[in-house]
Amino acid sequence: MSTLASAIKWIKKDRVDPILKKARSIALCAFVSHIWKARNAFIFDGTPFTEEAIFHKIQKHINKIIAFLLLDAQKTIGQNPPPRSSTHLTMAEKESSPSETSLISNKEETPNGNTFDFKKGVKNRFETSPHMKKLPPEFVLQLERNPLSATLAEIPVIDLSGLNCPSEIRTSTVKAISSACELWGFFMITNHGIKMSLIEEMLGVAQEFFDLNLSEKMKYASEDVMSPVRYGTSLNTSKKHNLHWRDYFRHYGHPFQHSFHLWPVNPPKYRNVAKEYLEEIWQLAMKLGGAISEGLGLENGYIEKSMGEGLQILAANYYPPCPEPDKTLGLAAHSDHGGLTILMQNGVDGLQIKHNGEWFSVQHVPGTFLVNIGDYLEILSNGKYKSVEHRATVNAQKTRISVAVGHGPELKSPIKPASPLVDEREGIHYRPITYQDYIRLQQSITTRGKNALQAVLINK
Ligand SMILES: O=C(O)CCC(=O)C(=O)O
Ligand SMILES: [Fe+2]
Repeated sequence: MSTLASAIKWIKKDRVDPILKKARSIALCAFVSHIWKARNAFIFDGTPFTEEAIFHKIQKHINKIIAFLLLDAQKTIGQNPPPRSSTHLTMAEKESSPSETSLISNKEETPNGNTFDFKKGVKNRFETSPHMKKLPPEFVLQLERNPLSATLAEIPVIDLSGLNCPSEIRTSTVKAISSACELWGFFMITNHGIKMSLIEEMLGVAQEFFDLNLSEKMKYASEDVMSPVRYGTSLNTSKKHNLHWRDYFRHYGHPFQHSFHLWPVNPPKYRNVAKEYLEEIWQLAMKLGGAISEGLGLENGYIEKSMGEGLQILAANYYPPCPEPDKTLGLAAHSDHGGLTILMQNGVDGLQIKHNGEWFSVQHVPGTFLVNIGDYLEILSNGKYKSVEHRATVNAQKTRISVAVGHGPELKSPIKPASPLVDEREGIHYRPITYQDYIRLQQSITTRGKNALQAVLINK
């Protein structure tokens, strides 16, 4: 299929969501006009052009256009949620529906035009062809350089016990957190108070979940980015893009009463372990939020209050061994939409962060957590703290599991810079948007990076 034909098919795909439909239709016009301009530019500088080359040249611009149009369309259409489609069924409805997995097509054309059951996930693919030597072309990404060649990051390591100490030590710990947020948007914490046995149990139940048979996991499959429980693969399979070597399982945590009953009952220990883990991580996030409020000079409890009413999302990521790990990624470069993410992994490295425009790999020390600043805190701090762009690489030998827990405000609450941090002369740097709309905006962009944040950034 030609690139233009796939673009038209992609634009027509979201029939259910008026915001996306409108944004994509306008993007189609922009796309055609960009093709025309890019073609002329190629002719002008004498370089031979192909549709593929043109597409790559303009893909980034198109995603930016979509992001802007989404914001605009939200204003025109209003904030009504999109009509419920079959994929918006709650898990309770799903459990009573024997055909829930057929609601989601398992066979679809990949961006390169091949057809295979990619929605079954990479674990399934790896297990059904264990001798695979070449990476299927659908997973080959256009990467500037071998992602495995990144240098090791010397990220700040912060001893969190300092927050329980007399004022001088507490003050210096707060300062260390504040400067890590400003310089890296990323740090490692030790003495955080969460038992190693609980961390291991959480990793264990995550592994057991991914080991379930496919039909069991597919009960949780959903293409609705707002679904409180969601099993999936790659980046976002409701959008056409080259695939990523990852399966994931996500669900909302705090406040538990909204989603606890939707969590898996298999493996049998899952609910208890995940709940205990999320409760402890929640306490830890509140503690870090307190230190960050203090570091930003905000009134006591500012961030705890906004995130205290808010949403916690657990994402368990599964990256099986990959035949050609230098040609793809487990997870594309992105920043997290929430305020704070607390991440741990099974002892197999793969995380990379972008620092001063360069990719660095992160060596994780077992028993510690990695903490990163997300977009919500960048916006709240009016740009003082930067959310960190990160990605996950894969390897040829070992399965990697990571468990990331994100913390953000309540879905309907507006996210905007905190007034005490807004300089009267400079004003706010980010357009206000509800957290829910921001998540939708971010998930609609397939070449993530920090494009969603760019879309709400006010250029001065
Ligand atoms: O697997 C990792 O190390 C990163 C996971 C991540 O960034 C995410 O789930 O948002
Ligand atoms: Fe992330």
